[in-house]
Amino acid sequence: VLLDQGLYDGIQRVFFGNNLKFWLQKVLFLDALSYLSYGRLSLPLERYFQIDIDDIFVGVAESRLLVNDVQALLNFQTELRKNVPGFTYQLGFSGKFIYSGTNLESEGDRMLLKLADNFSWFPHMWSHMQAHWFSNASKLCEYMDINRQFALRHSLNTSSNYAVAPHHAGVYPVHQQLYHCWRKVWNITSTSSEEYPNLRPDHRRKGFIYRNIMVIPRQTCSLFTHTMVLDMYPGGKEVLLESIDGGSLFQSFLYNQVNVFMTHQSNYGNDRLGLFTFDRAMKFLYKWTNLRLVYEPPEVLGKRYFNLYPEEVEPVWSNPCLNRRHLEIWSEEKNCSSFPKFVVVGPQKTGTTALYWFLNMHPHVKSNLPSPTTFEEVQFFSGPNYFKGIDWYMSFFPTPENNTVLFEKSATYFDQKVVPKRLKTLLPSKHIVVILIDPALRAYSWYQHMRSHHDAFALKYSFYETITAHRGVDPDGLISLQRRCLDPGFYANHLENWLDFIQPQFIIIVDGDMLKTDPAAAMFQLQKSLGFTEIYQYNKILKFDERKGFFCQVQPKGKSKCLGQSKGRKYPEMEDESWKYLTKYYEEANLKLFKLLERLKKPIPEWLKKKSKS
Ligand SMILES: Nc1ncnc2c1ncn2[C@@H]1O[C@H](COP(=O)(O)OS(=O)(=O)O)[C@@H](OP(=O)(O)O)[C@H]1O
Repeated sequence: VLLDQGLYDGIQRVFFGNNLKFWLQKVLFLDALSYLSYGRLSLPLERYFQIDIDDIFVGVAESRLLVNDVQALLNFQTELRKNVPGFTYQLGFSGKFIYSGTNLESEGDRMLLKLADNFSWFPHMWSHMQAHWFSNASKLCEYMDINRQFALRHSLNTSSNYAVAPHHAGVYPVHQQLYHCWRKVWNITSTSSEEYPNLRPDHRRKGFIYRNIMVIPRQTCSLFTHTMVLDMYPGGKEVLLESIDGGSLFQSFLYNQVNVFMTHQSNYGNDRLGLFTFDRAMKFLYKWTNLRLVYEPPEVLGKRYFNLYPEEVEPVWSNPCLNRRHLEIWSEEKNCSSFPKFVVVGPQKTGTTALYWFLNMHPHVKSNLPSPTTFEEVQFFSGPNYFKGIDWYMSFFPTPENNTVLFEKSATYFDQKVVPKRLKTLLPSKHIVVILIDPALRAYSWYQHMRSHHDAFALKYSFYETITAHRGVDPDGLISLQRRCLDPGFYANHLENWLDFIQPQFIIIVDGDMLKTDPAAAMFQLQKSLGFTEIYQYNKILKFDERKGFFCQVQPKGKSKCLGQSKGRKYPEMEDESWKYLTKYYEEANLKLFKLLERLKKPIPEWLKKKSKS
């Protein structure tokens, strides 16, 4: 590695004469970044870390801790504290299996209890059960409580409010019962997992917060329940040594400011691989770097993690059906076929309720169940409901019969920036349906909607006053009404946001005018676009109702059933001045939409064709 001081052309450079595979090159590379950016591209030297020892009291006879092993563990902790003040092992216990090893191992268990105060303890499960086996939260809480009683009996210090679940089950994919019981029984505030968003690649592991429990990513230190003797390390002991001496364990310390390592009881008995590994790792680290190892209790560490990575606080739910490991630790009650096959995303006031209603008339199409607060809309991807998790979302979908296609509609999705990414992550390769009407009419319909909901500003100000109001001059409430009238109508901008995540072939455009004036034709086209093999003929079931002024469902004896009063309202036509203003206002946006749809080879709605001609 050579430093060019830049004496010739004023540009300093660092040359690497080899690839970056050798660990020392990586360290130098980080130094070079820091050096050349005058410290701007560098991390602080502190590395916060935690070592968990899980499965305490678990493990088959002859693999467990003896008295000397417990003493050695404590000695090592004391030794570590010289460099890392306060360092404390986190011991994860399942009380049920205490004294289930050999006589000598039972002595080891007794020793652990005797020295318990020296360690921090966290609950595993009472009998190593996995949370996703329990759909009944009270049963799960009951089991947890048995472990808590055990901790109380033995005065184990569990004040860290930290917990770990066997096999990550229930942590991710989130099983709400686990979080509920953790909160209720133990007041857990943090946990760790290596499953979010996926086990591999390990450098992409992230954290999230669910129900006020911080889930922080866990790193691998190459020790597992079955790695108990160095000479019998899978692949040969060189594999472990390489990980420690500049390999993955070293690099984990190098790149991650926060490291939570998981080890197991069996790594501290036998030939104490756990002690060996970290002793060697730390010596290596201190020899070759200036990194400073720091210990903080789990809750403080969790808070530090999310202060460092605030963008990770909000989870992005992925689909457990697309990851074999996730599927294995997902509740058996859940069913991959209960996710919607397509989603009607809005925008609001374009006829989304009518479309939802028409789709439900199809014998093989079924919507989500209604919500007590937002009626036919689940509004999962766009608002606070998202943080309730996918169990909550899935509770809106029945298990479909064989040939039934499930769908969801929430008109709030279309213009919310966060939705496309979330929707794509949970429902990849699913169609979204967008209805487009003239944005000026949409704006007016929203205004009328707000008037009938007694919005003070919509009642006080005319439509023209609303759309021409000025920020900083007019009241905030009026400006906010104005934005909800006008912003969703920039269709092309919103579509571009969708296109960042959803491929064009999964975006279906419905002409909202056609849906109003010739719904059977619009439904025919939609079914074709969705790839339905059996096309349902809507002209038999939909009939124009003079009284309502819209198409309604044919009922026996010539009657018809229409949407309620709030859809297809009666209100005066838009005044000319507003019409002219909005025509100008949306001129560019409509042109952009026209070009975008043309580029995407999507059918252009008639109203847009007319606009582009005039
Ligand atoms: N068949 C039928 N019956 C009733 N209404 C119909 C129908 N087809 C389309 N529309 C138009 O739907 C408009 C309401 O749109 P949404 O359902 O998307 O509104 S909402 O966002 O869910 O509130 C509604 O807007 P308003 O006319 O302003 O009430 C209607 O124009």
